[in-house]
Amino acid sequence: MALSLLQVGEAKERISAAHKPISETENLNLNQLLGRIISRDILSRVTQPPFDASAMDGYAIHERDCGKEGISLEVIGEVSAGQVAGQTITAGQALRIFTGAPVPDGASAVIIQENTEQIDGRHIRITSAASEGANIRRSGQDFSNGQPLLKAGTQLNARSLSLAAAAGHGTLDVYRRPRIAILATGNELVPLGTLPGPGQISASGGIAIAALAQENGAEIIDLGIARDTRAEIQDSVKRAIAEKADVLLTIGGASVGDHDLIRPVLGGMGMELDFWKVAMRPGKPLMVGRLGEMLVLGLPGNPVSSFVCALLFAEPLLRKLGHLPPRNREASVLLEESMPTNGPRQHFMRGVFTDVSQTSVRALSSQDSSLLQALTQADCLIVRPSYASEAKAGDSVQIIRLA
Ligand SMILES: Nc1nc2c(c(=O)[nH]1)N[C@H]1C(S)=C(S)[C@@H](COP(=O)(O)OP(=O)(O)OC[C@H]3O[C@@H](n4cnc5c(N)ncnc54)[C@H](O)[C@@H]3O)O[C@H]1N2
Ligand code: MOO
Repeated sequence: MALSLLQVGEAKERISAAHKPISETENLNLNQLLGRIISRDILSRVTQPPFDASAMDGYAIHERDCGKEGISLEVIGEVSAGQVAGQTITAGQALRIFTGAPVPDGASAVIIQENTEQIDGRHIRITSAASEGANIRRSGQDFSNGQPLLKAGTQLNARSLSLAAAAGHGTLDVYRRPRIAILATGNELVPLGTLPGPGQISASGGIAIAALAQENGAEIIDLGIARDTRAEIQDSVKRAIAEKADVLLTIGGASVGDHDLIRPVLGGMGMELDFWKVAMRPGKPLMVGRLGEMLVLGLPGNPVSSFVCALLFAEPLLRKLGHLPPRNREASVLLEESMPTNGPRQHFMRGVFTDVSQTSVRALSSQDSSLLQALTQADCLIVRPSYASEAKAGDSVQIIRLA
């Protein structure tokens, strides 16, 4: 009976309410940390720059020679990046200096070499005056030792990784990623890349679920394909438990047929069923339960159904477990073409944008839950509420963006 099905919003809330972000952490090298979430505040271990440094190639000069043009100065030595000058500058003197080198004692500015001319081997003339402080990067200008730089909960990106490195860190503490075991079930399934024989089909659904899970920060445990036997499904579930999966995502065998064994097998292993069947299309037979510490999401077999269920339910769950901010895929746009009334199940229809600014959509003509080409072409899912009346061209509709 359609009315007894759980509504999509309630199903989402029940999954979310039952799960907390993972608190375990691990310490990893910076080059393994792109996209990861730091578990505590990062303080700097150094002052940056650690010394007053030259920002240019030129000459370090004394305060009294700043603002002057046409004067000649004696060059008393040279310092490049990685060295420390032994000399102290006095008025009338200059020290040849290169970008990144520490500014010598007594110097108040660096004059760029383009604003000087060589008189002889030991003397230069200033052709355009330098103001006091010019071209000197002051010690601590970026940050100082002990300063908080990144807050716990920050997702590391290219820039923050560089900041952490400059602050003296080679490793950081991050939350461990959620571990997601993916199991395809069905006698008809053949592994990816194998051409199907009579009655067979590629187990194509799992790769989409794995990719989506990875996009959402998960670590994948690929359990491969189990045939529709209690023993094979049980063995695969035991592997998921042994590998400490946080979530087991099964694909197929979720419906009511004689070969749909996921629910009975997991039930026999002690799974507490939270709910089974949601008022949605595609994806009605979705099942959610808990087996010990492991959450189980039983996705329907049709590849569009499994993907839509993963997008709606697994994505927010994985992001919550992994401390990632929720991803808002929802938008409101205009319909380009009318749409018929909808039945009892909320319908997530594959749609495409009809203008470059992505403000209007139309549904693709083929909406069967086995059609991967249409799913791949789609830009969004157009959300049609349960029992929606006909929608007309120009009406506003809710969508879920796929990209
Ligand atoms: N009598 C009823 N029959 C069905 C109902 C129903 O309410 N009453 N629901 C239908 C709906 S809706 C769906 S969705 C499917 C889902 O059923 P299952 O989860 O049991 O899926 P299977 O029967 O195992 O497979 C369905 C379909 O998908 C193919 N498949 C399975 N796994 C994969 C995979 N990993 N990659 C690609 N394709 C896969 C499978 O070969 C089937 O063609 O049930 C309806 N039936
Ligand atoms: O809900 Mo099924 O997922 O329509 O194909």
